[in-house]
Amino acid sequence: MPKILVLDELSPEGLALLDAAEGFEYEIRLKLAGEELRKSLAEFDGAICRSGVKITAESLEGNTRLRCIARAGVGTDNIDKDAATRLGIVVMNTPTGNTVSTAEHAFCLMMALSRNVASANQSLVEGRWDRKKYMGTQLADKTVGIVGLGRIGQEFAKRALAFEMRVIGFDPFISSERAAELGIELYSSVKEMLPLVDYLTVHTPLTPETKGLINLEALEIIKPGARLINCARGGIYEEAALVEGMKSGKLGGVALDVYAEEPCTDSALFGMENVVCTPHLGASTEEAQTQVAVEAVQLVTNFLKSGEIRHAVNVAPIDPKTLESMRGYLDVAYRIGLLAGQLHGGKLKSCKLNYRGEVAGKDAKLLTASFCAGLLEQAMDEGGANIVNAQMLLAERGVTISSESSTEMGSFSSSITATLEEDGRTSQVGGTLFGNDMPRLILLDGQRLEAYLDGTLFLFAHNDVPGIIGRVGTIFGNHSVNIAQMAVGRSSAGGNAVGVLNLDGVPPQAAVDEVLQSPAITSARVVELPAAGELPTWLR
Ligand SMILES: NC(=O)C1=CN([C@@H]2O[C@H](COP(=O)(O)OP(=O)(O)OC[C@H]3O[C@@H](n4cnc5c(N)ncnc54)[C@H](O)[C@@H]3O)[C@@H](O)[C@H]2O)C=CC1
Ligand SMILES: O=C(O)C(=O)COP(=O)(O)O
Repeated sequence: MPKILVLDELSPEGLALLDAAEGFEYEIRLKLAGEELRKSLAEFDGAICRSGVKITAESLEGNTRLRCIARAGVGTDNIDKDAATRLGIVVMNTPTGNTVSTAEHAFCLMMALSRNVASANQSLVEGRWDRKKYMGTQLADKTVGIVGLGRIGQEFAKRALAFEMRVIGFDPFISSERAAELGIELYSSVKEMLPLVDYLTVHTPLTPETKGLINLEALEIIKPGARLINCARGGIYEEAALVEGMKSGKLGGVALDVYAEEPCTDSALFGMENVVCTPHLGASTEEAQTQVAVEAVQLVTNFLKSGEIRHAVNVAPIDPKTLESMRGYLDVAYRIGLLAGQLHGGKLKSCKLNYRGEVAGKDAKLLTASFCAGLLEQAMDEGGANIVNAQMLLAERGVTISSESSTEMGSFSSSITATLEEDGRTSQVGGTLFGNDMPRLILLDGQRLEAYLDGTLFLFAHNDVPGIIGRVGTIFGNHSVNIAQMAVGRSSAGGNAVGVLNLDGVPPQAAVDEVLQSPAITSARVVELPAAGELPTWLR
């Protein structure tokens, strides 16, 4: 029974859904880190987290069981996605569940800054009735700059416009037409906006581009008295620059919900006048938490049940219908990959896939990923390669993979051909699907044939001379290896030929050596494929 690990606090609705999920077990283990986290992750098939736990490369090291991680929230920066991808673990998030709550929190912080709510409250509870000191400013007619006009940025903009603010923004991935529709004046850089902003709010992930967006240099050009809000990720504003800006009076206020290191209970900003800080509460509303928890549970259970992939941040989505309609072809691609991997091992330089006929109308990326998973299977440890990690691993090994599709049919209604290049030598392997679930080998070393693409295959190249098949058959008979099926392909009568035997068992090396003693046989190989109908975990 698949097991799911809950690593951070989830809403009761999410846990109730886990309780009700049939065919799953789950456990809640909070505040895990280090070796304890690594060991725990290795005991489960799926994991659900928020921003609390840090799923580092070390915590995933050696993990051969975990198949997916769902983040009940947006930011997946607490998960080492490269490490997860390398291990074939799907990482998913719930992108919309906390959008409004986070936009509201950022807006709430902006309002708190405009009326000195935090400092005035502190002063009053300390016994002072100071009305003059906490004179505020109106939001109406002020300019707010929004960096990052995605889901949260746009919700923030709507609210700011309702408060009659001028909204300016920067996002390299939004068109000026879309920004205009939203009532936002789009700028081409943050730098251009800085002299204009009374308020600045960021709604981007932390990336090399956004890290340190506000630093000492930015403070030189920012409008004096500007108030800054960060409800996105710690580190987008340099804390030291914020402290400096508040001390010098260049900044009128700072509001933070997120910090470079979390939890953060000590900062030079804490306690400063006109600074308001919350402990990462943007998504902490009942509504948001219910939605993200329910969605995260669904993501994990659906993936483990049917292979459905939604909202993945490290692999293309796969819906159950697509998977169902492509399963047979994905199996062919995977088996062709397995065969190519065993024939070429680590010497492969490049591989070009050709999808022809009906299969050309299917998702080529997914087919290629399936082929790559097969190609790498032998090179990986147990459970190593799958559609999530295979292309990344091949790229790391310097193998170039490309594909082309043509809906024109050849001799078969569909075919998948891999042209493999190894040190200047190219060879071809091709397959097709009979019915819904009968993969067949139709091309080997450039020769047409038709053989089962399952179980133990004995492949041999030979000169097309009489007696070869009889001789090979006799040798296997002498070694008590039963031949289930036999196929041959040749370029022309008397020319180069290939033979494929489907065997009922793995032949002993002595039988292979004996076959190779025949002068007309130039090479011979045993290849092992899964039995007919046996699918890898990610295809079931
Ligand atoms: N404080 C909290 O509790 C929460 C924080 N967040 C954080 O808020 C951030 C935004 O979330 P969403 O709006 O849902 O994401 P989103 O993906 O919808 O929007 C992000 C936007 O940032 C833009 N962007 C990326 N690089 C940029 C750059 N260098 N300059 C300007 N724009 C850039 C993207 O084009 C995109 O439009 C995320 O980092 C997320 O982790 C999200 C939810 C809760
Ligand atoms: O969704 C996000 O990106 C958040 O930052 C929310 O974090 P949380 O789930 O409240 O720990």
